[in-house]
Amino acid sequence: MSVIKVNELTKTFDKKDVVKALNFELNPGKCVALLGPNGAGKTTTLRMLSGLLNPSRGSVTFEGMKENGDIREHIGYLPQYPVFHNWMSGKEFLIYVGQLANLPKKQASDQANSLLKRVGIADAGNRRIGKYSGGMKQRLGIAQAMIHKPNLIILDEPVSSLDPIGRREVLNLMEELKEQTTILFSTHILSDAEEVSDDLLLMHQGEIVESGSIESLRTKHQTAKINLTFGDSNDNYLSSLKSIPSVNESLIERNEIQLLVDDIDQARKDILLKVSQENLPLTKFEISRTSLEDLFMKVVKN
Ligand SMILES: Nc1ncnc2c1ncn2[C@@H]1O[C@H](COP(=O)(O)OP(=O)(O)OP(=O)(O)O)[C@@H](O)[C@H]1O
Repeated sequence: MSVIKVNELTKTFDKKDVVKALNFELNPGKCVALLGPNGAGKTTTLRMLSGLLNPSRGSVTFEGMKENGDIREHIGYLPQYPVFHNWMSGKEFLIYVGQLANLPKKQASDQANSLLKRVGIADAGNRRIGKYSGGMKQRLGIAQAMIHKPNLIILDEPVSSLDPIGRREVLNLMEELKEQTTILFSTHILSDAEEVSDDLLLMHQGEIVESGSIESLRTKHQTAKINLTFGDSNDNYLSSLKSIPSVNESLIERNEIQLLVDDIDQARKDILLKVSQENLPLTKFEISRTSLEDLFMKVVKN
């Protein structure tokens, strides 16, 4: 049984579909990254899932949701740019948010204390939010998303505005929380997605172009790759190497020529023959495999 089911979810702004007929389900207890470059449509998607933006078409349903029920009861949401009342203490803020979510004051207060502990800022609970670091504010933001014990928490770019220390704090917290709840978070940084998520939804120009577990995507997209560099400009040699029949694809990335091949032995022979016949000034020859980063870069460049 899935926690959430998205069916043909579409958003049109100014006659342009910025989110295009998405279909996916999230399974309980998973941490899922919605990964895509700027402008891919991540925030628009998450806002529709959170009930903050009406879809132009399609639907979002939660397990156990009554017909015409309010999806906000089932999810907790941390926006990309959360706004806090800096004059409040962290604890006061959580009690206030709890009461907005219809919790009685005593229950809101108990829940605030337990969440402050859970996100690791119990010592700062009575301090004004204005004095919190970026990482502490994000942790408070995650606590507020969990105040009504939702089935799913949705975090929009939870680490992108943080310095390395804050980033580490929040990624560690997400690692802990994913043991207890389902998490969907957006990011444009592949390594953050790889670090904490089980599954990936790769989004580009309003569409989910790849999805699955990190491991399955890694395996599915792994092909042999030969990386080459030359003494002077790599550009001068690309067209010559492209013409080798055993080379499927070629590109220049991170200051090296990368050739994607199926038959590594044949390609090695062909390339070295060409280098020798044309006396090309080869300085590096390395056999490797494509990574998720290669997949991400390929999708993003199209
Ligand atoms: N209210 C709006 N009116 C018109 N266009 C919008 C609106 N909100 C978003 N867009 C457009 O929709 C597209 C997707 O934007 P969205 O913010 O969802 O992308 P994103 O993947 O979250 O990007 P980022 O990582 O930069 O936040 C963009 O082209 C954006 O300009």
